[in-house]
Amino acid sequence: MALQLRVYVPPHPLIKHWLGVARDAATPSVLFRSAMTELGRWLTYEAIRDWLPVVETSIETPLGSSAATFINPEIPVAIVPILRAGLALLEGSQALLPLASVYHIGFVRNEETLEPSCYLNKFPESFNAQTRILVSEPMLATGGTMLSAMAELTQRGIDPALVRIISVVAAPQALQKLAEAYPALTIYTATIDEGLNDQGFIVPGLGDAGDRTFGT
Ligand SMILES: O=P(O)(O)OC[C@H]1O[C@H](OP(=O)(O)OP(=O)(O)O)[C@H](O)[C@@H]1O
Ligand SMILES: O=c1cc[nH]c(=O)[nH]1
Ligand SMILES: [Mg+2]
Repeated sequence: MALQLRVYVPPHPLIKHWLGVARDAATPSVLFRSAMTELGRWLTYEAIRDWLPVVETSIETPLGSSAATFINPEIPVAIVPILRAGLALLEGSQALLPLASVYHIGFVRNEETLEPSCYLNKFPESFNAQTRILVSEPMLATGGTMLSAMAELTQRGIDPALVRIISVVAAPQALQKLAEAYPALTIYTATIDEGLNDQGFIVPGLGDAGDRTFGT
């Protein structure tokens, strides 16, 4: 059977609540950051359910033996925030994955062509092929940034099937491109919006996630 991109919009009241706060144009930066941290936490909680590697063992309770399941410390887990806006979800993700390595990558879109360019890449030359990667990219607009980040990951040995993307607002254009290029991917997003305006912004979206996070 051919692989097909999986996109989940978790029906969680806290995700809906913090999405509403983040979307509201009247929300100031300080509250926008809190909303993004909370979205990072709950989207990560949903995304790692069937992804975080575990190991089965047994332990002794004060009363006897019991089977036990622990997080497998031997399989590397990493978070990849796409700067700048991806940093806004990081604190929430790290609260649930305190031992994960964090590999930063920075992209900026050209405002006219909408082409992304990479200005920072802290990836190692190659990743252990078993590495689980949680990508933090709040805005999937044209999808150009996410496609470029995936190319950087896969050329260093990452299996797209082991990648989970957390996003706040996804546009159909980005999902279409990702489905064609990386059908094994899985995405968790707070919403799928209508589309893009002439400037490449998601509508209704939440505006410029990087600017709203950092007050620029
Ligand atoms: O899907 P795309 O069309 O590529 O757009 C999505 C990207 O655009 C924004 O980055 P921006 O260039 O505004 O940089 P910033 O995060 O530093 O604000 C956003 O944070 C995403 O990374
Ligand atoms: O709507 C959009 C599109 C790209 N990047 C953003 O921050 N917002
Ligand atoms: Mg921006």
